Amino acid sequence: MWLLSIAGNRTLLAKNLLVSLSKQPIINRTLYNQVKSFKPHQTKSLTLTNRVNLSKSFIRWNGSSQKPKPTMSTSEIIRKLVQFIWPKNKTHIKIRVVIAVSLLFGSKLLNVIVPFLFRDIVDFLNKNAKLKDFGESTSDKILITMIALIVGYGCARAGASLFGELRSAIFATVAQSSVTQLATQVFRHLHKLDLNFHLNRQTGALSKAIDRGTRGISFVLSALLFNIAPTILEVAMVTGILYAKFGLYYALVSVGCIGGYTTFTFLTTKWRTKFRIDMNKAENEAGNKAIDSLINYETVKYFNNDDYEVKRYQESLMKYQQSAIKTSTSLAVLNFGQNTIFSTGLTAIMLLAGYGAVSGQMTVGDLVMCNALLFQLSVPLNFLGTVYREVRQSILDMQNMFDLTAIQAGVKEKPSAPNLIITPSKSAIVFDKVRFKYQEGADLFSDLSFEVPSGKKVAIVGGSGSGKSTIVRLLYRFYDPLEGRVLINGQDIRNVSLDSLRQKIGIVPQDTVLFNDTILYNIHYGNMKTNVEDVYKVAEMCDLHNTIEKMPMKYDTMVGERGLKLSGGEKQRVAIARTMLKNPYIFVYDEATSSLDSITEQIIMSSLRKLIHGRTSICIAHRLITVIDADEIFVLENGKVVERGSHKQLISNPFSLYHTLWQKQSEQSYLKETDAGKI
Ligand SMILES: Nc1ncnc2c1ncn2[C@@H]1O[C@H](COP(=O)(O)OP(=O)(O)OP(=O)(O)O)[C@@H](O)[C@H]1O
Ligand SMILES: N[C@@H](CCC(=O)N[C@@H](CS)C(=O)NCC(=O)O)C(=O)O
Repeated sequence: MWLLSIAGNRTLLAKNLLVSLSKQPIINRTLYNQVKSFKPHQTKSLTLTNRVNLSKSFIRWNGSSQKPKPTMSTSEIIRKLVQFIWPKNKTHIKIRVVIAVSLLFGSKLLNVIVPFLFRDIVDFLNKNAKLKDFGESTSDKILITMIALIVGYGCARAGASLFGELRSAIFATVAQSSVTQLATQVFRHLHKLDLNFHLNRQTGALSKAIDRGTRGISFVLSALLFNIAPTILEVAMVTGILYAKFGLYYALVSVGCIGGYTTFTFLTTKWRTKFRIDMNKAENEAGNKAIDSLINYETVKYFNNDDYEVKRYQESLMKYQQSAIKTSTSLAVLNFGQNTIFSTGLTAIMLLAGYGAVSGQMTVGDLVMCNALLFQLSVPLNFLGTVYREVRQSILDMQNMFDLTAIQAGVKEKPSAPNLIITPSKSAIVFDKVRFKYQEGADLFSDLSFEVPSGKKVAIVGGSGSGKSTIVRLLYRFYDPLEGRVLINGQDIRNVSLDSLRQKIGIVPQDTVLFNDTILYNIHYGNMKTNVEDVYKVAEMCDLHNTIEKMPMKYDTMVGERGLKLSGGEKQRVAIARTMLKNPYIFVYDEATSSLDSITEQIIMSSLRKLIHGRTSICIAHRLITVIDADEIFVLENGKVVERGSHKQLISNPFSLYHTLWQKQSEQSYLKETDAGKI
């Protein structure tokens, strides 16, 4: 009977749990998502495999510049959790925790009162079964008592539920404030880490780590308060009551049954977790293949590979199917085992109570009470395996997240570093015997020295991979030299605050990446303190204003992910415009006009010239034609400045590298023009 009722109630219970959890803090959504993650297209499920991958990627991040701490132990994690539940100087959180715990006791107390009332109802009805045998006034009393008992029973049930819900609502603030606090901390830390870390990151792994880690915190906190602690409390209360009222045997059967149930659940859950890992792995694989294939829609069509793509996708789906079947069958084993153990315990208690009833030591009401006390426990115990698995996963997620916060940036600011002192006329840049390499192996720069005088425009030219962009990264302190110094206005940039250094330098990078927002937002990003008129002004200077005005949404046009909805030239103009808005003392542009047609390039170059006039600027260029007006041109080869001088000086030496480069580029543009002529 009990088995049947449990089986019948399973779907309802799971549904109820999910509905109630989904109303709860993030913890509950995690569980909710987990159950929903059976669909192969969903790729956001929590998996152990993903966490293993995350850990691996963290190991990869820990390149030469990062010094990782060892993984946080479970006890350290628990200590962290306690800090969230009982934070110093946050009395309002502590008050909430105290209220939530009191409500927990209240709800569990009412919960165990319910079987007592049930017993009283049964015994009372047993005694007063036939009203006609009593006089009118007595039968009225009987009726009133019966109604009071049954209404009391209903109220106790409703009260237990009310206390439980109140506890959840009050605790939600504790869990959510922990999540917000922690996610902000980790996000800030990630922005503090250097470029090396971010270049080595796995796409999406960081946000996943924050997402899962914070969800993990919320899950564990809520699971503790909503499931684990209440269940332990209820088990203790039920066992205590059985012992106090009916004796040792009852208590032993109860402890034995719940102990066996828990051991079986933990062992079976451990065994079947691997099927879920495989299932989630296959699910992710199928999802990634589908996304990759659809992103490459054009390529698939160019090579008529539709069938091949479908086959690859289907293979992943088959893997998913196999592990999903194993997950379901092992779930059946778990559920059946749990029910068998519980039913055995319940039967044993009923046998004892039945014997007690026939031998006159107990009433029928007592038998019903024993049944109800144990039966109530079956509800939370039915999710023990799931909670156990989720808590273990959450702890791993938290470990990954805390490991992230333990990674140290290679480029660090000195404690209480002063601000960089700089004016437009005092902003000379010096590279002094700089040695640098990205990885083990040969140096990229072994002894790089040069000076960019204040207010002058210096161009750096050289072959691809000669290290031009690296010079900019060293100047901006994305990396530090292994030896030597970089000075601005005589100050070693390692000794000044990063913020003041970066505030004074404006960079138009080689590859412009925009935020997936409006054009206005992207230009305004250069200097949030400016107003819209300033944005229009710089857009006009970059010959962008008219282009934007022609767009249907004008400045509110969304640029798409990474700015992909804009043409290469438009994107570059946005990048130049926002750097103009920043209005820095030192201006660096790295192939800033490479995607522009010659007319637009000329317009922008003349705006740039006006803007940088009198400011120290470094211009990195492949096309020498764009830098002939530079005060000085440095030719970079094998990590050294091998030639320097004005365009005129350099070109006048027919044996110079610059001369050769110039000749080659002139030939290329001549060829292009002739080809164009032919067409
Ligand atoms: N983060 C990195 N890790 C390892 N190697 C790197 C990294 N960034 C650049 N490199 C290597 O360092 C060398 C110099 O790169 P850099 O980008 O400075 O060259 P560049 O002169 O600007 O090239 P281009 O003109 O093609 O843009 C290249 O060989 C490049 O592959
Ligand atoms: N009785 C089992 C299962 C409980 C259950 O039904 N869990 C729901 C989630 S709330 C589920 O769908 N589980 C799927 C699974 O464990 O594979 C246990 O203790 O874990």
